[in-house]
Amino acid sequence: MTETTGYSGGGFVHVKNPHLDSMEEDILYHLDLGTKTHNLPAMFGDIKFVCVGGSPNRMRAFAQFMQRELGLAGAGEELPDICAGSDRYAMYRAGPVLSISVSSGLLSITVSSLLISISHGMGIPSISIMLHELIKLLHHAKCRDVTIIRIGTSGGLGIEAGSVVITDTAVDSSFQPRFEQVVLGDVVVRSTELDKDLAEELLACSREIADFPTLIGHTMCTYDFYEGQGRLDGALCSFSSEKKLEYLRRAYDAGVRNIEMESTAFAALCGLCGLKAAVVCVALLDRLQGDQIRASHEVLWEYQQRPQRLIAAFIRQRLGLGPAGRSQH
Ligand SMILES: O=P(O)(O)O[C@@H]1C[C@H](O)[C@@H](CO)O1
Ligand SMILES: O=c1cc[nH]c(=O)[nH]1
Repeated sequence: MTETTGYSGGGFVHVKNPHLDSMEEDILYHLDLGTKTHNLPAMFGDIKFVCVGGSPNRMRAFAQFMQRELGLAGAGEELPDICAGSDRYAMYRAGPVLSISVSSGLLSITVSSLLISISHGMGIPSISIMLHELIKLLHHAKCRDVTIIRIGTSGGLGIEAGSVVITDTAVDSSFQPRFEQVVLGDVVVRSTELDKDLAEELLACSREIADFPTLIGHTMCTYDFYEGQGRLDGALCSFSSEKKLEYLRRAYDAGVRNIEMESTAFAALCGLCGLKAAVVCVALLDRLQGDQIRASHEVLWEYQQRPQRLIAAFIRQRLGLGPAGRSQH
């Protein structure tokens, strides 16, 4: 059975589950949030950007970085983890953004949140659980026109370490644009197309940041970091160095420019639920040159900031704030 993407009108998030309507309460267990315990529309209804990435520290740092970049109140202060009651995922909010409008002589002040930053752990099962609950959260909160971006790390293929890859299509380990989910024992095949216009918009923003290369390419998503990505340095390895390079070169020839572990599930789930989605990952090394990640912690930290800087430029542009450093902070 094949399912295709579901962008549709209204800009709302589409959950495709008829059972949800008859549930009295929806407990988002791994986020420690729920429809009876929390006022989700009040907490999240204004969210326009959701950024996800593997590690809680990176996602906290990203939310703090965005507070500074967007000149938001509370920049520099500690941010509370909205999911602190669960130690599975961490969620941070950048905001509040205050907007003032006058309509029919009435002054109205709106306080909105704008952006949330959430960690998803490593691999498809982990991001998949987080996305089910996050997508339901956005649905219950009645969010509209949400853009969701995975900002991550990856192994590059034939590209310089530190390059940033914007994914056009996420492919599986046979280089196919599909995500296979087993449902009641049957394999359901889902499309992994990402939003092409969003990818181009991000690439255009990257021209503002000249100090690292950014490119568009396919991203290969695997179920494992070692054997699954053709590494010779795992606890198990049954193939030769020649076989590994032959596989990686085939991937390169199929258009793959980086390898990570979440993009197919991310693209499939977001696409089916009507979310405009992008994947932006920095390459920590060139896998045609080796397997071990040898860069220092300082270099790796700076690499991890590259997708964040690109997303900051993108959000600033979407908000009409102009390039960093030129707005009134
Ligand atoms: O977003 P991150 O950097 O956590 O994603 C990549 C893919 C795997 O989850 C992990 C492997 O090191 O890094
Ligand atoms: O090689 C790499 C580096 C980061 N993440 C991956 O999945 N693979």
